[in-house]
Amino acid sequence: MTYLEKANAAAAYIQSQISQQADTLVILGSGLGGFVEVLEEAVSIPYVQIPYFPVSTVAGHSGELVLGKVGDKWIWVMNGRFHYYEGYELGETVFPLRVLSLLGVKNLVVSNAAGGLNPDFKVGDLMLITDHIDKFPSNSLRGKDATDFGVRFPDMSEPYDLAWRNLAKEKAKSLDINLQEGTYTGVTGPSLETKAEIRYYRNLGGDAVGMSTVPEVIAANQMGMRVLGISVITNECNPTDNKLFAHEDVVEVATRSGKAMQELVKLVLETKIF
Ligand SMILES: O=P(O)(O)O[C@H]1O[C@H](CO)[C@@H](O)[C@H]1O
Ligand SMILES: Nc1nc2[nH]cnc2c(=O)[nH]1
Repeated sequence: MTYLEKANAAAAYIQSQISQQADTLVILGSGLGGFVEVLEEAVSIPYVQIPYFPVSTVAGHSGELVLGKVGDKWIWVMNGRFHYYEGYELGETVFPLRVLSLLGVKNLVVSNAAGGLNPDFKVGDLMLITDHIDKFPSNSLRGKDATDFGVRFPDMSEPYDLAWRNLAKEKAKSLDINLQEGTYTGVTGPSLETKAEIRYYRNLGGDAVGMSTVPEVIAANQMGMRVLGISVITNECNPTDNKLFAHEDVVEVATRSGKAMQELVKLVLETKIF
């Protein structure tokens, strides 16, 4: 079967279980699964039940597709995402996003847990992603399959929608959230950054660093989706401090600080701007 045939089969299965349509998808990063608590009338399908879906193999990623209401708006939520370091090809990591586009998704909110490169950032801060730097050795559009979903060479001059960013900043103010802004640097991982790499990524212009998001945002832009990206800064990447890193701490901080992200995303999604 071709990639598109598999995507259509997965979409047909999902539709057979959940007939409700929704035009927005929220992808939840490490430790950010708590977002599903803001949903009303939620129904979910474990990824393992969906034909051709990958399965989450990382702690802090539940592995279920959820449909629920935020205010009066139905949305899809991926509670758990897929990473290149798990051994998936980048095209596989964006398979669920493409399946949801076949089900009518036009707007993507992507969240992640990231290390703070910007020295002004504090652990627990939210960072509105204004742009990204792609340090992956491959691309989610590599190969002929991708042209089934859009142009071969998509424009990336505004991968994170300006109107949505401005709305997020406005809503953050109303929630007294000190919303940082910056560039997300996407790297393969799973090893963490050396001090030299921290200096390198910072000199490249990165404000935060993580191991996801970029492949999804590239695929979303190719499909003409509107994208809002939010990072939870779960640890400080300090080029002189040798603070040890543990994924458990990332999940713990993300779970705690994810509450602010939940409130912000809920307010943004309840506001109709397009
Ligand atoms: O980007 P998300 O999925 O939030 O996960 C982040 O947390 C993990 C590292 O602790 C890595 O997977 C990194 O990408
Ligand atoms: N690459 C990378 N990913 C992260 N995800 C959460 N924190 C980090 C970090 O410090 N580096």
